[in-house]
Amino acid sequence: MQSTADNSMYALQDVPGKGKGLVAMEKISKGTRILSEEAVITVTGQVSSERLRTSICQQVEALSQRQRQAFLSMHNIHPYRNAAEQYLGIVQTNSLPAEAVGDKGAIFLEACRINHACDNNAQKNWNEKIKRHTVYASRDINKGEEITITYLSPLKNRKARQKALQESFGFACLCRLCSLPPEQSQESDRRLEEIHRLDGVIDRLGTEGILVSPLRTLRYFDQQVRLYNEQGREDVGFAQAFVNAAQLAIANSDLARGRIFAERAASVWKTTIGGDSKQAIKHGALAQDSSKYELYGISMKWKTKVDEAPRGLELGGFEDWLWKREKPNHPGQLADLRNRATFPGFINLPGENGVDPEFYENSDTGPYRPRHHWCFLGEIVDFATLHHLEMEIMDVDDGKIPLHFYTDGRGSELAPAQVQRGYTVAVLYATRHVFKFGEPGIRHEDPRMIKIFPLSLHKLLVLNDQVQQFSTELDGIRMCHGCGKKAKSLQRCGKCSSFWYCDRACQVAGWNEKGHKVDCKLLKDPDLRGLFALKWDEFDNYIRFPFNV
Ligand SMILES: C[S@@+](CC[C@H](N)C(=O)[O-])C[C@H]1O[C@@H](n2cnc3c(N)ncnc32)[C@H](O)[C@@H]1O
Repeated sequence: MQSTADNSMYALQDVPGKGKGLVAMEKISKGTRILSEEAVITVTGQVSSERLRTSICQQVEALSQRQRQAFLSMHNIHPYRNAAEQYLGIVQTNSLPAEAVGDKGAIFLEACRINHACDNNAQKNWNEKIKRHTVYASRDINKGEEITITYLSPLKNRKARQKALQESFGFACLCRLCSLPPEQSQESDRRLEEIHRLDGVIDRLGTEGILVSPLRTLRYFDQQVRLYNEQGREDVGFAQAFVNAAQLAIANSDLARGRIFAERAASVWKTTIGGDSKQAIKHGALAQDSSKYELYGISMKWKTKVDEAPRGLELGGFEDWLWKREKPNHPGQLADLRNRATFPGFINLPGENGVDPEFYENSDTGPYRPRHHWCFLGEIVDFATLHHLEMEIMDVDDGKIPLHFYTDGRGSELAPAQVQRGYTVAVLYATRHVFKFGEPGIRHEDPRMIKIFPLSLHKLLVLNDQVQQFSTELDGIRMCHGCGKKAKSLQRCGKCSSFWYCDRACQVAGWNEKGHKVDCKLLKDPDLRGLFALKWDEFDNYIRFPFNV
């Protein structure tokens, strides 16, 4: 049969096991508009079935001979006894949305012939601006390949997809995604479920996620984009992840990232639903002037100017900057206690009941496994013992949070001299706990997970900066802590092994003038040295205090 729109890009052909379908007559590149079509019959769910039947009959009567023939040749999964029931069945089997929001549906003589595939190569959309149904190639389509869309939104796991397609359309899908070998199918299901789960988490967080914990929320969008890329899908959900990231960045006054995310959102909208779609136009404009966004500037947390994106970074480095990914340490480098991926503030800790993708990875063989080690650091502001030891802790974001000891000893395992205001607590694998009464905080249960260091958090971070600066060896060269000279033949402090000196005079200068007298004593503690030396980003097994470094 000839295409009713005289579109030579495709033809209506028999497709084994599916009835008719549209098949590409030439190579169709990703982002090409395959069709743009007006409705021939429209229906709304807001009327009685009698009025609906009458309305459809009137519209069918008004069709041209060719249109009516095309309509009557459409698939119908419903039994019928007369013409009115037949028309209704065809409409129910084939109608597509004809409204951005709402339940208006319509028959499009071409678009309604497109069959379903869970790994569809085209994207359908009702374009409210031009009042037409459009279909775009969401990836390159070869000559002779069938054009497919998805009937499901959002895409579910294999079992749920099969169930929904059987119940609503009466067929079992045999697409590439549904025919994957079990292992790959599970992997694909895991990705789709994770995208879906993250959608739920993002919805629940709402504006709180944008304003109170933007970094955590950005991680969710980053994770979704990665999952879409792994799945090889560029669809509406993929575009939405960039939209969300743009809104988050702009609300936090980060115009540099906001512009890039908005550009990416506009570009995905353009390829999937067209440059003249409301979404592509809106996000194109947002990329031009992000400060027009209604939430712009309600937080100043990440303030950047629009042209502040770094130049000259290789692709991976640019993506790390864009998504604010903390870089793991380079091999041989000492730990950076300012790295929020491994030393997060309280707000960025994982919740104890969820599986935060930043901290855990899915495992097919057992429970979720940490992606890396992490340690919460905070300074003791106050403490008291009633039923158990309770501390008030100031974290790296200057937030005050409660730390409650639910160990067997209820905190009595710590010597009183260890528990002092101004000392720093390190809690391994800490999670956010919602206490029945009072503010959220950390519920501490295993004595081997905690260590208190007799120095302030600020001092700990500065000492870590210095150890990184003076202990790190690059091409056999280190820096003298006494005079700052770089050389190969330095001698290390025999007591702490962390600082290096040209000679005795430099060592004396370091000891007396640069505070090493105090630091050396602190650094004798193997747990403190361990904190600096551990490979936090390489998880083999859980670590505990005391460290065995
Ligand atoms: C909207 S119509 C699509 C066009 C239809 N094939 C035709 O000949 O008019 C939907 C119907 O097409 C068939 N169909 C669509 N996708 C299919 C698939 N992946 N496998 C088998 N049948 C499919 C089912 O019978 C479904 O109810």
